[in-house]
Amino acid sequence: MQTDRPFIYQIPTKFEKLIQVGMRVNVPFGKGNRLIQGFVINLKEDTDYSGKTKEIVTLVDVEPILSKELMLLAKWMAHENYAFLISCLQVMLPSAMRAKYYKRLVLVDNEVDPIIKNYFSKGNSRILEETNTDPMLFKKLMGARNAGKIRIEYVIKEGLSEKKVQVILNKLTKESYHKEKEKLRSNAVSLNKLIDFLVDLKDKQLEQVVVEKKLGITSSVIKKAELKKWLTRKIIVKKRNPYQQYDFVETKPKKLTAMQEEVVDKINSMIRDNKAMTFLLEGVTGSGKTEVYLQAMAQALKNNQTALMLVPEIALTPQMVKNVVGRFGSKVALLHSGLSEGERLDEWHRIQSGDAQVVVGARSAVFAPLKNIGIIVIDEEHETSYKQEKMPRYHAREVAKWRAKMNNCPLILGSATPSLETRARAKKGVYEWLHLSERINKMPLPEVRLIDMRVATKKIDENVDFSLELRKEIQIRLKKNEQIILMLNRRGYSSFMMCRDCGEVLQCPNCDISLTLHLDSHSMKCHYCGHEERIPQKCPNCGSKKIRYYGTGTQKVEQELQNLFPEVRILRMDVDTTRKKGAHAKFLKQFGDKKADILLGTQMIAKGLDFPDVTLVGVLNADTALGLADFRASERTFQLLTQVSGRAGRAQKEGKVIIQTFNPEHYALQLAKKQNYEEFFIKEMLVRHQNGYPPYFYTIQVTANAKEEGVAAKKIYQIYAELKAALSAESIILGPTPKAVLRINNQFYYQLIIKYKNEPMLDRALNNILQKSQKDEQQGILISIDKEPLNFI
Ligand SMILES: Nc1ncnc2c1ncn2[C@@H]1O[C@H](COP(=O)(O)OP(=O)(O)OP(=O)(O)O)[C@@H](O)[C@H]1O
Ligand SMILES: [Zn+2]
Repeated sequence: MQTDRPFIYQIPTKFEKLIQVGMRVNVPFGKGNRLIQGFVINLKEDTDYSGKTKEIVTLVDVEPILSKELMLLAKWMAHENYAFLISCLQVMLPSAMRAKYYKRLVLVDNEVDPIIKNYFSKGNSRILEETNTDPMLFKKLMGARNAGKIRIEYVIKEGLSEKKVQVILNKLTKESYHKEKEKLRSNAVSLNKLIDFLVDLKDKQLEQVVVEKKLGITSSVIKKAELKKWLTRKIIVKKRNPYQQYDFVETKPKKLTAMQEEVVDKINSMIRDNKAMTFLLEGVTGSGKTEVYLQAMAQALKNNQTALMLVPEIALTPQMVKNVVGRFGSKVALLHSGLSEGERLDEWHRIQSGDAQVVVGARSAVFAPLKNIGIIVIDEEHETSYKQEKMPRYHAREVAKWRAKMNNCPLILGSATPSLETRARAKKGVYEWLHLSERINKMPLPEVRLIDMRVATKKIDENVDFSLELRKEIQIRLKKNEQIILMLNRRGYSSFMMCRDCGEVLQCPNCDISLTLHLDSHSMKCHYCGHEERIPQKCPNCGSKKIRYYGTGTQKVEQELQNLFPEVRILRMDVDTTRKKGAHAKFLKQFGDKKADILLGTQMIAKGLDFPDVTLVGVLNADTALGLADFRASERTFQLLTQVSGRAGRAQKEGKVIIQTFNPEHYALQLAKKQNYEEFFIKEMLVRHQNGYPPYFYTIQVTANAKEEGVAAKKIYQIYAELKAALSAESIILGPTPKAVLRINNQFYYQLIIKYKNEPMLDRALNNILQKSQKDEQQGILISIDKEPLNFI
């Protein structure tokens, strides 16, 4: 359970001079005084707290792990996002640094079952997890615990350090070896094993974990051997290289176009003057935004400051990483989820120590421990991945704004298709609006054609997803040895299975969602909870064999392509083919090296890619997002289509885009065809105004979920009543309603949405709900409060 309030502890004299705000400490907590880790958030000479206070046990850090700036930021975030302070503090640290808790069993009474006694044979404590493999023993232990003969304690263990320890053989003479061996013969088998192994090893060095695994011994055996001075252990910080998957070429600054120069000048003067200011850099696809970022970042470095750049997902933007590292070399640190825990920790330390002055990373990199930031860049600012979907539900853009203000530096929000919220603020003059209206080298934007699939499907086989037009265009590019990008926003083979006799659709047992056919893995999968089952041979309801699959996914399109163009070389990029670390970069390099003709993928191929030989972009079904009951459906569709269209015709050769759709009249499609953001903005703002949606209103979503539907529903109605009473009449509460997918992973979800313009009572009402949610959680009800949610369904 999360506890969200500060606790007061005494500082032992020995720590008085050392302790500082921002350090982590281990403290006893609760009735059992189990050890937990906490953050020092304030130091006081005395307190008016009258109860008994406990003492801090250890300081985890020798200096503050979180700077004053980040400590302040955490407080602001907690308040701003209705989040627990502790969750804000924790989200700022790399996961390897978060304390891991182990349950340890301690024998407190010797009068126990002989099996249990044997289990504790030496020493009186064992880590609990080890016993999970033996259910009988486990049951006995739990029985003994309930009888008060065994106590459970929590031990804190920081991750990773063990891995870095290497076992090194100490000079071990033949005689001493034989002597030791003689002594050992009778009892310690594992020590015996180890000594044999060490002698054979000569002076090779090996990692402790490797040795342990190989010999099947525990670390205590190694520690014993160390005590006997047979071996020495040395901590070696292994050099990890997070850039492995990229191959870099040093890049020199480009000579800016007049348009770029004007923009860079404006930004750089803010950097030089140390002014906090938010810029919206709106530049059409291929207008050279990256070069603007790089030259502004260079200015910050010249100013002896640091630079922070956020990208939606690093794995998807290897070209951006290549550009930044190519320009700034070893000054760059990368922070993102594609790195192992250890790599991320290394990078974090490089930033903390000042070794790295440029950070490129995904959402959580916004907390990078950079000092004296001179510029912050958010590329593709409209991307939804900048919002975290679990506590603390922060938006990286808002956090970046806060840090820019704190550091007195400019923030650049870059996009070809800014979010409506951002664009509206730029229009009002809250942000300074910078515009790159032309592509580099004056390349025209590609011509976009909409194909009406209601007509086109009549001319082709029922089971083919390519219109004749798209086929023809592909053929032309293949002949000319040019490249093609095809997008279909659905992975798997077919999206659902239906019985033609009884209409049964195969559903996930845990979620209210149909299962998707995956031919790669020969299974039916749930895209929500990961459930997987065998492909049925007959209908599970009526036994009929007339099973059919509907809806097309990337796997099926790949097959169709191969049938239509037997010689074609296809790279398929979706979640299923890119699970391995570095897979994205590998695929994109292959495509860049022209080892494939067609890059086929889900929306992960829509943004940022810059390949000069791509002259055709095809979208197989533009309607997947339009059907969703979310007021942002049009915005998402427009953004996605404009972004993916922008991949075509970026250098010398003109590009063409074919978009297949069942809704060719829809304004999102019509305006994507024109690639006219401005017109889309005006139209969409009108729609939002008419319907009372953001950015004309602020929104907050409150969700309750529980194992039983009734429990979740009751809770949300209770919250509704509370809010109704607390908020002013001007604020509107929509709902409560069940979520569009009511059940996910056997949890039922209910929600309500608050729409407001100015609501003085809001903070108090929501903080009340947040505080009470700690009790709800104990009863298995999870409450979430999401400010400006990006996902309404
Ligand atoms: N001043 C310049 N001179 C020559 N080439 C340039 C210049 N600036 C940028 N380029 C090149 O133009 C191409 C497009 O630039 P970039 O990828 O930065 O576009 P972008 O605005 O980020 O587009 P998108 O929004 O589609 O990602 C790149 O190949 C880049 O190297
Ligand atoms: Zn499921």
